[in-house]
Amino acid sequence: MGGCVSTQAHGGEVSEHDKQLHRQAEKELKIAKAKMAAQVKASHLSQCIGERVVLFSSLRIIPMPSSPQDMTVLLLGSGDSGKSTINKQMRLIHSRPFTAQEKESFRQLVFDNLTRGLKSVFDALEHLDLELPEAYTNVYPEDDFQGRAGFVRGWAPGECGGDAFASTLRRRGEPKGCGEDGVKPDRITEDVKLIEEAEDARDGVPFPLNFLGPLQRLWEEPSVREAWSRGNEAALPENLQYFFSDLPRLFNPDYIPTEQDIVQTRARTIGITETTFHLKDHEMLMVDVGGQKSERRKWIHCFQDVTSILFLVSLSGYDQCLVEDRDANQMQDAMTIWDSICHSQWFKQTSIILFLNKDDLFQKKIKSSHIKTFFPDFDGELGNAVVGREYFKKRFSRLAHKAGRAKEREIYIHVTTATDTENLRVVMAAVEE
Ligand SMILES: Nc1nc2c(ncn2[C@@H]2O[C@H](COP(=O)(O)OP(=O)(O)OP(=O)(O)O)[C@@H](O)[C@H]2O)c(=O)[nH]1
Ligand SMILES: [Mg+2]
Repeated sequence: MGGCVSTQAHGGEVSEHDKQLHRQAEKELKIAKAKMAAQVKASHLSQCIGERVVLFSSLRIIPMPSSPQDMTVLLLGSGDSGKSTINKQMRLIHSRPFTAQEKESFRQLVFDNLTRGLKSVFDALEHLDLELPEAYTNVYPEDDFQGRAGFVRGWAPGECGGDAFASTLRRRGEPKGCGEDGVKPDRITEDVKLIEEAEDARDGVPFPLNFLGPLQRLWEEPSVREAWSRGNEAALPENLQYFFSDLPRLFNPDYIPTEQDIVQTRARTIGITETTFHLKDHEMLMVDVGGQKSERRKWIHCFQDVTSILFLVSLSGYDQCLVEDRDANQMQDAMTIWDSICHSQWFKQTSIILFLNKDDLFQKKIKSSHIKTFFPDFDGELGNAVVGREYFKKRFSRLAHKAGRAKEREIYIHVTTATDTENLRVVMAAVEE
């Protein structure tokens, strides 16, 4: 397995070294805040997909809630844990649909997630001791004429949304120089180059059709499949399966992202995003921050006047490394931040809610990836999601308890799948009370 095994002591808590690092980080944050307070300037605000994004050239102070019923909810957690997804779901749950312009931004993001996502698989190959072959491996069996024909032409007719759509694709014509069985296997180099040099999708312009075949073929290439199956070792984007399994729909010239497509898109948060929600009898300001290591030093600027913290942890991160650090384990990283937040003086009076998120992915991977490999003190059997969840619940509760939190008030823990709007509707109703 890769290098993301937990470094914790058997059955122990967060290591003393990690604690020290976090104490140091908190100290640095305090100094940074004091420095910035001395040079308060006007905040630089910008509009970004309907939300207020606060850039970090100046100190940002969250306004005090204007009424005692108003609340400020701060989303915290490692990168990729699902914070921004909660924010998107809140829009859907509270009937603030995405505008046409926002949908267009998300449409372009889908193209970005496809091309950059596949590129991140290429980039991970070496680390995984894999390589792309010089020629395509034709994965279509001899008697699958449709599949083989599609492979030759650079698209798979049976998978392209039916005859009507296939005719659009046919206009591209057939590639020259096919091999004996009609296949042009050495096209792999051209295809990889196309993906690696892909430009951003343009406003209102359908995804270029010449990308459909290469994306489809490369995704099916056995070394890419293998890399994907070992994605935990290289922190590959978890939404690739969702988008790659539905490529023809996305390449339809009339494609507009569905709500599910929107919640599945991935863009790491940089800076801070604030969104106000008008709930039944009060307003909620939701503050979303970037969770990757380079973003964390900005967190301190949102620590004032927070009513509640929603702390997101990816349950499926127990066997994964961080995007920004292949030697770190995602779950261990989450525990370290959690420990630090529970200890923090800023949040003595703040209620903390823990979301053990990505339960859908956790349930799938738990069948083949043993928690014990990464957390040696886990004594449940392979494949038991219930026991696995309980184990992590206990680990996080214990850390909160040790920080003296549990005595002052309860820590609420919810198991969530943030991409599931109905699941979130129920959980958020409980949180908002
Ligand atoms: N399958 C599944 N995917 C999820 C879930 N929650 C979030 N995701 C996906 O995980 C990816 C990362 O989610 P984000 O909400 O962007 O993560 P984040 O915590 O905001 O990350 P940073 O902005 O880097 O801190 C997105 O592609 C989401 O669609 C979940 O419960 N299940
Ligand atoms: Mg985010």
